[in-house]
Amino acid sequence: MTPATIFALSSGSPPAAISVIRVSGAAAHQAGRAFAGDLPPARQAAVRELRNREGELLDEALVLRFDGPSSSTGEDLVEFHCHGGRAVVAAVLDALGRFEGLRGAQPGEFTRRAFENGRIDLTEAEGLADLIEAETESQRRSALAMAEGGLRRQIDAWQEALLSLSARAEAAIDYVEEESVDADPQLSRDCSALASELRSWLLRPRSEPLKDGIKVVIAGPPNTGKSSVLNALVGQDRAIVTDTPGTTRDHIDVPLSLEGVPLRLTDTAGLRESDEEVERMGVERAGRLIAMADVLLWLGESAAPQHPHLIRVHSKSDLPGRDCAPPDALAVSALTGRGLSELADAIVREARQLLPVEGDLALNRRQSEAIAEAEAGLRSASVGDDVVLVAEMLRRARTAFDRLTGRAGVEDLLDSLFGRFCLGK
Ligand SMILES: Nc1nc2c(ncn2[C@@H]2O[C@H](COP(=O)(O)OP(=O)(O)OP(=O)(O)O)[C@@H](O)[C@H]2O)c(=O)[nH]1
Ligand SMILES: [K+]
Ligand SMILES: [Mg+2]
Repeated sequence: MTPATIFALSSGSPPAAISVIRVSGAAAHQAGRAFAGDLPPARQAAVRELRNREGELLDEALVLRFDGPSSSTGEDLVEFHCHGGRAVVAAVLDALGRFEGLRGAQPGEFTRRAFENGRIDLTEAEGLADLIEAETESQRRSALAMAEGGLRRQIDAWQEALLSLSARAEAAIDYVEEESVDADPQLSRDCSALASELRSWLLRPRSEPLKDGIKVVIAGPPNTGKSSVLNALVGQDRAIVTDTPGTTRDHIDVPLSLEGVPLRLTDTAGLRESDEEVERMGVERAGRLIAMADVLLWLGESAAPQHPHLIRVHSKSDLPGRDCAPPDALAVSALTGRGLSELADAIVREARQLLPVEGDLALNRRQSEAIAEAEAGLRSASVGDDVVLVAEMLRRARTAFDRLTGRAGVEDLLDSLFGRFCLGK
């Protein structure tokens, strides 16, 4: 069954100077002709009068025609660049809906068709979703590299290398028709080399921190000035400050960008034993937040928890006797502002270590898991001494790559991925 021909407003909501309405599918050209009189040659723009079935003039629009499979969706496609008034857009969409075989598109349906017709792979679709959601320059650059096929090309190269390894293993099986065949030591070494290359990709920072922000958690005993430090860093009174120990109960989460580094600053309840239930729950929650912290700001003189990205803060350094910080701590005063810019610098320095290097492709969790599975297959293949098993392990690695690009076994995740797109994309 041919899929329905779909249409949607693909530009922002009216009123706007111009609104782009797209129609994609087998009936797109026929509907376009009926609507615009005739269509220009493929990939050439022409001005046309748009009329509904009753012959009533709806708008004068720039019309573009694309022929499948060389269109963004892989199907026949028509674009109408209309005047962007609310009534114009409503009338054009209404008229399109009256054509036989046409229906309004679901969010992300154009991109889904591009994927299903092989115009883009899953990593490019993920990049496009991220690109639309990108709010910072580094998010935009990272998403664009993915959407442009940066990872797809890398995966193609890996798949090719893997196929030739598989071919060598299969050839060895065919060659000797015995029960078990010893693996070729050179094949083992080549499997191991490819596994190591995949490992080096897995050791890179992932893409999520770029999207969600680096989790910076402020923690320590009660009344050490944690909430005051949060407010000072954010430049706003976001957390309640009083001289009563145990003021902060529920944690407070504030997004913050320092030097273009996306952060999520979290203030937590002061850590102490408490008989009071709400405070105790806050303290438990603080413990969990500390465990999940990417960067930990520790206030207080007591021993800090072990953490790979720990910043010790000697707070209230304006008070008599607190002028000098211990050598491993930063002297900070939320009251006078002393040490705040040094603290911000230290946070940025730690956070940068957890963010993808500019220009490097960063993998998301799904992509990392698939690559880890391919790596595991290759590792087993490299130590396997029976070539039949080696061939099987290499097949497992290939399947993992197929899942990575969306060629196999991904039906369950398509709805959630394409659901992230807006209508008309
Ligand atoms: N002099 C001085 N007082 C400060 C400074 N920072 C905080 N304080 C005071 O210390 C007290 C506690 O500050 P908070 O920011 O509420 O401390 P906290 O660690 O969040 O406290 P809990 O949430 O109760 O654990 C308040 O009376 C603040 O005014 C500072 O830099 N200098
Ligand atoms: K307090
Ligand atoms: Mg507090």
